[in-house]
This record gives sequence, structure tokens and C-alpha cells, in this order.
Amino acid sequence: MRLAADNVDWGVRGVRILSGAVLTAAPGATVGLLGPNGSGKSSLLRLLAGLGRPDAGQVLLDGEPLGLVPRRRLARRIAVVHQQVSPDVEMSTLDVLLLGRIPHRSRLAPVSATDLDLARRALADAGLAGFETRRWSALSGGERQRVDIARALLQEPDLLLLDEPTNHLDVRHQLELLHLLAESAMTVVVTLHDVDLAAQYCDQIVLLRRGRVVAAGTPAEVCTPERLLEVYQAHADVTAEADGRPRVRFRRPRAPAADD
Ligand SMILES: Nc1ncnc2c1ncn2[C@@H]1O[C@H](COP(=O)(O)OP(=O)(O)OP(=O)(O)O)[C@@H](O)[C@H]1O
Repeated sequence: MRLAADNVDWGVRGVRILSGAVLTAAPGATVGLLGPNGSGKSSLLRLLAGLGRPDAGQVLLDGEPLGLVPRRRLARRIAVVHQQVSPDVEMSTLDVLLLGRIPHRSRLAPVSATDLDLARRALADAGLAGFETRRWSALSGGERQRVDIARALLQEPDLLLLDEPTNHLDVRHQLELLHLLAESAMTVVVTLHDVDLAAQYCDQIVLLRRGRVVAAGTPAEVCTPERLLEVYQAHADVTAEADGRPRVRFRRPRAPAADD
């Protein structure tokens, strides 16, 4: 599925949050949405998911304006992993996972044996076999995040949108998730704060600053020391690896000298 944001503006109560945002995700590509806190990543992701309407410009799915795609078709084709996963839900872990199958069931149909089987397998794949009856609210932050990602994958979407899906994950689970996203046939847009991880796994990076796209392209095109300094106000050493991807290491800020 091809996703495009075409000159999207969006704001709240007269305050402009996104200005002329442009993004293209080719079928099967993994696009990393990067930028400092408050630069508009989550806002753009919400518009890409159809969870808000642009004030100007449009979001296109395979060339069709998102607003014209019927809700049920959207639910079958797009899955979203939000940044904040509410723990205030009194459900079992298995029931949370089964939410991912709702778009594939006809209205009021009970959970099928196939759905149950798929959900149990997804839980095992997430490294959480045996968690079926655990209360969702009692899971750790990382466990909840892994279940929520598994719930989105169970939806079998063509387009997966994830907002900081690694923020609670340990190193191994971060790497496994990014590898899965990079290798999958889904079109993926993922917001990330770790520039080096994004450079290792994303096909394209879109860099936002104050609601505007300041750079878009391959990791090597976007992740230059000059641009990272301009956008993040942090000095980075960028080296080219044999695979053509840049390695990005941010330097420790200089301690102020006594006479500074
Ligand atoms: N519904 C809203 N009402 C008012 N302001 C909002 C709303 N949604 C977002 N904003 C503001 O828009 C700006 C962009 O927010 P957004 O959450 O998109 O940034 P972000 O790049 O995802 O940030 P972070 O890295 O901190 O998660 C912020 O200044 C935020 O306070």
C-alpha cells in the first residue's frame, strides 16, 4: 500500500502545528519519522491514520483520499500502535490481543477458533506465552507495549503506523521489532527518537522540525552532522558503514568552562 501526505497543514484552536508536511511511503517501505519533542511527529502520524483531518492538503492511500475510504476498509488495512497504551483496562491479555481480529469478523460474530489460535501464537511470538489470562493492567510497560504491537500485527494490516513503539522495550526487543518492521511486506511509518536505530533499519527518514519537514530521503542523505546539529542542537559523529548506512553517535555535551 502506498501512503502519501500531500502538503498537509493542521492546527488546534488557531495554532498551527503542521505546515505543508509532505511524506511518501512506497509499498513495503519502512519510513522513520524523526524530530525533536513537539516537532509534530505524533500529530502527523494521527493524520496518516485518519484520526484527524488536515486543515489543508490531503492524505492519500494508493492515490485515494483517506477521507473517502470506508471506515471498515480502513480498519482492515491500517493498524496503529499508539504512544500511550492505557493500563486502565480491566481485560485479560488474550482479550486485548483479540481486539486485533475485530475488523476481520462479521458484526456480532463470536471469536472463532482460528482467531484464538492466531492470538495465542502471536502471544508466543511476542515472547509472552502463558500470559493469556494475565490482567492487562498488571503487565509491565514493556510487556504491554509488546502485546499492543502483537495486537496491531494480528490485524494483518497493509499499513502499520507506530508512535514510539520502542520507548518501553529493552535492547533485544527494540532490535527484534525494528528488524521485523524492516523485513515485513507491510508499509510502515514509525516515529523514533533513536536516530542511529532509525538509520540502521529505515529505508527512508523524514525529519520534522517545528511542524515542517526539513529533510526526507535515505538515512545517508538525511543524517548528516550539520543537519542533526541544526535540528537537535546536538553534535553527532556520523560514519559511513560498508552497507551504505550511516552510524550516528551523539557526543556528550561539553561541560561549561568556569569562565563561560
Ligand atoms: N490536541 C492538541 N491540542 C493542543 N496542542 C497540541 C495538540 N496535539 C499536539 N499539540 C501540540 O503540537 C505540538 C506537536 O505535538 P506532537 O505530539 O505531534 O509532537 P511530537 O513530535 O510527537 O513530540 P514528542 O517527541 O514529544 O512525542 C506540541 O507542541 C504539542 O503540544
